[in-house]
Amino acid sequence: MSRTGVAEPRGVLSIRSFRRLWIALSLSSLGDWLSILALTALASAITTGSGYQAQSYAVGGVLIVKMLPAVVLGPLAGAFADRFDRRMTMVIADVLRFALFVSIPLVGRLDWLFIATFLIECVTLFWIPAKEATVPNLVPKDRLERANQLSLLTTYGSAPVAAALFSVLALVSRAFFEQSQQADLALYINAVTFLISAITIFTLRDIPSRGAQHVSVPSVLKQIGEGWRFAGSTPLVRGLIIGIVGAFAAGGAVIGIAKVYVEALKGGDAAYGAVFGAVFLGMAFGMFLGPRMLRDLSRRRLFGLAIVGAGLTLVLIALIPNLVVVVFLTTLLGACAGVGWVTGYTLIGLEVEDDLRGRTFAFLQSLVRVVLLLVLAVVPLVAGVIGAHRLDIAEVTYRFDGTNAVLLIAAIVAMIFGVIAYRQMDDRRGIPLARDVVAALRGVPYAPETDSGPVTGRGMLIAFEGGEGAGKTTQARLAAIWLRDHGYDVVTTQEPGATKIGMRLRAILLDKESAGLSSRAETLLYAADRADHVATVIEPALQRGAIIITDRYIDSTLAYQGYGRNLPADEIAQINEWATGGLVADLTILLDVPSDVGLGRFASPADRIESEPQEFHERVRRGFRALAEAEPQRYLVVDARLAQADITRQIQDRVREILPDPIPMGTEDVTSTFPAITDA
Ligand SMILES: Nc1ncnc2c1ncn2[C@@H]1O[C@H](COP(=O)(O)OP(=O)(O)O)[C@@H](O)[C@H]1O
Ligand SMILES: Cc1cn([C@H]2C[C@H](O)[C@@H](COP(=O)(O)OP(=O)(O)O)O2)c(=O)[nH]c1=O
Repeated sequence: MSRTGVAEPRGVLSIRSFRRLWIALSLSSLGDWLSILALTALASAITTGSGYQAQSYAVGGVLIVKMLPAVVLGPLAGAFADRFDRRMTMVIADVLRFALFVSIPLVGRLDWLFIATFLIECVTLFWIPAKEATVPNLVPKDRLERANQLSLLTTYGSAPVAAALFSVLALVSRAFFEQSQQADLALYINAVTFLISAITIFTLRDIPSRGAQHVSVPSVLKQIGEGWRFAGSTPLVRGLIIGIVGAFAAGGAVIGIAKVYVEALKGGDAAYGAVFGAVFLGMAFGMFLGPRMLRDLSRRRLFGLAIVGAGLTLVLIALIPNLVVVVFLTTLLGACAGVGWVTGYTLIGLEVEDDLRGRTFAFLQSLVRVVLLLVLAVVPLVAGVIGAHRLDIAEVTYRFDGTNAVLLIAAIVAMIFGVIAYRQMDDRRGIPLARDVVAALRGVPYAPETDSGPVTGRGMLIAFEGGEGAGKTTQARLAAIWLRDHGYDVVTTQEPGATKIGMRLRAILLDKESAGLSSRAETLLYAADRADHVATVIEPALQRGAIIITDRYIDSTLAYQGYGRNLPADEIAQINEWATGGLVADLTILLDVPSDVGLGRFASPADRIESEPQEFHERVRRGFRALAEAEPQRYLVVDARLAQADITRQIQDRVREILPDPIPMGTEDVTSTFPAITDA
């Protein structure tokens, strides 16, 4: 995997047509965030004087109406969007959004506000797939990832800008208008962003009207149903999902209640904008600083901690009714959310296999939408039912409303889900969290000594496979030296013959005197050697948290005895699964070499197997390649005819991707002061 594509951040914006689309996207995102603030503020203004409950319902209603179309009509619009001219779809959608936004303050009624908001969201459903499908047409493939990152950054980056803008507009309009009209200015400006976006896209003549690729959008509910089936299978994904749902449920409650809460704290629209902006400011801090400050803490632990932290902050927000304190705490809340988001995102990227990653993201997106919708629907109901209360304690009147209750419930939900996620994902069981955190803040990873060495969780098994003379022994040794240099506990081993019993089996297997050994007996003897190897060498080292590098493992049997000796592969696989207790290598590095080249590296055939005819070794090579093709995510296939150093580099690049997290950064400085024993 090349990392060079990421090195030039401004690369994609130098593409003129993409730059224009990006401007349009930025404006639309800005408008979208602005509209959330302006519409909720307007709904609240229209219902001022109709009582606390009516106000909660009105604000909640706006948010529900905004979410509903995506959940209910999303797939339908996705299917339709592909049939129309993309550029015109985007232009018309933007013009319609402009007109609808202008109409809201002009009509100035709550029912029209709801209807128009609903229609705007329906129109947006056509705009988004058209935009998504257009990006690959404007950006070359190698810069597509960069372009998508930029789009994402813009979508969320425009939120704090919108919040700031909203606050300023609120202050300005307070000077000129009466209260019920204060949100109007924001809505007009918002409408104009869509008009500019429409004009920008209209001038983009190089958008092809329709593309070859179909953007299919499966139904939200179907995605969720399917998602559960695979998500339940690993504790990591399970933990991530529980944590993210908890975080979004709490986040939804905060969004749904923010306007009413700020009002209860005697804050106006400007304060509302400030609270909203504080969340995003905090998020930016959290995303940027959190992982740097806690670099040495396990990401899995950090994720759960961040959510529990958000819950605790929310408790304070619910109980301290002071606007300044609330803005400050909201920044902290955002920071926790930012840390959680970035660690969760990285964990999915690093620890979820390639073919599951796309589905995990899609599943999460659908789930989050539904959760948000449910929460937004329930929040105003709960707040409304509880209503407004005053507690008179001595001389002090303490106000405790439905809003406080909702925030408190959200805080508890976040904490419970955070703890469950933490438990599911914890990769440092038995190590006290407090010590772990203190050590991480000091930059020294905490590793308690025990009888069997430091406990760092489950280790990792890397197998080197390939035919005779492929260079397995050479590369395995180099990889071990490299990893030890980086401070890892590494065990190098090989098959057959890594244990005392194994040595005796090896003698039987490779002795030319054993000519006539039946293929099945041979298979069982290799399996016996492997069973002993796993039980006495590999498993204990794995328990200790070491990285085990083995020269040959199960694949050798599948290739040599399965393909070479023509025995049924599934039966061999079963026998070996039993022998190893189902232990599979985390990564298998296949050094692929034509059999004549490999055998040519030795002066003469040394043992019984090497003496087999060339066809046998060619079948073995085909066997290895077939195994690697069947499970590409677990293999690295390297052309073993390359120079040793090139092979080493490819191996290091791949191994680096799967190293346990966090990489003990400090260790490099320590070990590099010792003279490393490297290969001549
Ligand atoms: N990339 C390479 N190019 C050429 N010769 C190599 C390469 N890698 C290893 N060799 C040589 O090939 C021989 C077999 O290497 P070895 O690592 O013992 O292979 P294996 O363990 O796969 O049988 C050794 O003499 C080694 O020096
Ligand atoms: C582990 C294993 C090895 N073998 C064969 C392959 C090798 O020819 C031999 C192991 O000998 P070895 O000298 O360790 O091979 P190399 O240096 O090529 O790694 O045993 C099998 O046939 N089945 C197996 O399961």
